This record gives sequence, C-alpha cells and structure tokens, in this order.
Amino acid sequence: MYHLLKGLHEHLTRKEEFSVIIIGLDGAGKTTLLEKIKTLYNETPGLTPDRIGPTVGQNTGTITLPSTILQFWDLGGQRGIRNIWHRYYNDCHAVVYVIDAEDRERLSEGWEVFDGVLSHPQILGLPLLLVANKQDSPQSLSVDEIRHDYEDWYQRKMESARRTRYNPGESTTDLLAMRRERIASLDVMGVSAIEG
Ligand SMILES: Nc1nc2c(ncn2[C@@H]2O[C@H](COP(=O)(O)OP(=O)(O)OP(=O)(O)O)[C@@H](O)[C@H]2O)c(=O)[nH]1
Ligand SMILES: [Mg+2]
Repeated sequence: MYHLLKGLHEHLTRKEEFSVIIIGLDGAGKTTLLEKIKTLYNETPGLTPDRIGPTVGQNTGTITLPSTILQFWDLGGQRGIRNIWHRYYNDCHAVVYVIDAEDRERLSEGWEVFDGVLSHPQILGLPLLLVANKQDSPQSLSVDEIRHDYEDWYQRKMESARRTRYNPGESTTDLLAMRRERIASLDVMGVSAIEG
C-alpha cells in the first residue's frame, strides 16, 4: 500500500522537463542571459558578467519552476561554432534567439543567421522567442523597431529573390508559407540580461 501511494504521489507531483536552446550571434548576450536566469531562479547564483567570456561549445543551466523543470542549452554564437546548433534542433522543446538590439551594424547578419535557423523544418513547429537584448542601453532599438527591422530585411530578401527569378519547388513553397506564418506570429521580448 505504501509503495502504491508513494508511486501515485510521485506521479501526481512529477514535474515535466523541457529543453530550451539559446542561440544568436556571438556577443548577443546569451550567456549573460542564462547566468542571470540562474541567479534569479536558483539558490546558487550564476556567473556575474565580469566572469563571462565567449562560449566555446555550450553552457548549460537548469531551473525548477512550480510545475516544470527547464534545461537550458546556451550555444556559442561565433561563426565557426554555429554549425553545431542544428544537432540540438531535434531534441529541444523551444528556441530562444537572442539579438543584440544595440549593435545596428550586425542586425542584418543576425537576421541572415536567424533565417538560416528557420530553414530547418523542425524549428518551425517549436515555440520560438526572439529576445531583443541590451534594452538597458540608450542606443538599443525597441521591440517594435527590432520587429520592423526584421520584416524590412525579410521583404528585401524576398524582393531580391524575385528579381533573380528564383523559382522554388513545391515543397520549398510549403516551407516558405510555414515560415511566413511563423514570422507573422513571432513573439519578440525586450530584455536586459545585465539588469535581469
Ligand atoms: N549593456 C548590456 N550589455 C550586455 C547585456 N547582455 C550582455 N551584455 C554584454 O555583451 C557582451 C557579450 O555577452 P555574452 O553573454 O558573452 O554574449 P554571448 O551571446 O554569450 O556570446 P558568445 O558566447 O560568443 O556566443 C558582454 O560584454 C556582456 O557584458 C545587456 O543586457 N546589456
Ligand atoms: Mg556565450
């Protein structure tokens, strides 16, 4: 009887576990964000910004919420490391893409890489959050400006594809439609990883 009740209790109080990947260009603030999340939600604080260097490979962290356990995978964003991201796409439950809203010069590069991420069909079915980081900086673009900048970039890309008479096959057209839908319902959140 004890084991039965214990099993029932464990079943009812079991927390669901989800894996979340955090990706984006190098310097966007992914590690700063994850370490701040650890500090805010765990008893053991995460690293302070002065102790964070570029991520070579991955950095992980887990937080426990009332009904859920979230396992984060913060992946290095340097050009040479981005080609490992796709290995995480099949097993993750959600994606956070971090943009440095302060660095206007690298926004296009950020969208180019974001677009590459969206070209993986597994990603299109997952919850996806675009984080406009560094909102503490007066030079940062706001959430609306970031959204418009991406939409403008995407329009320009589509126009240039039309000009070069790019003619996608049927399955590509389906993917493009899925991608358009995904972009239309994209959640954009302004944050300051430094300030939490
Ligand atoms: N002002 C400001 N600076 C930030 C913020 N978040 C990160 N930074 C700074 O941005 C720089 C890069 O931060 P990281 O967290 O190392 O960036 P990353 O995205 O993990 O970079 P990689 O590991 O190379 O992919 C550091 O100097 C951070 O202190 C923020 O919210 N506001
Ligand atoms: Mg990092």
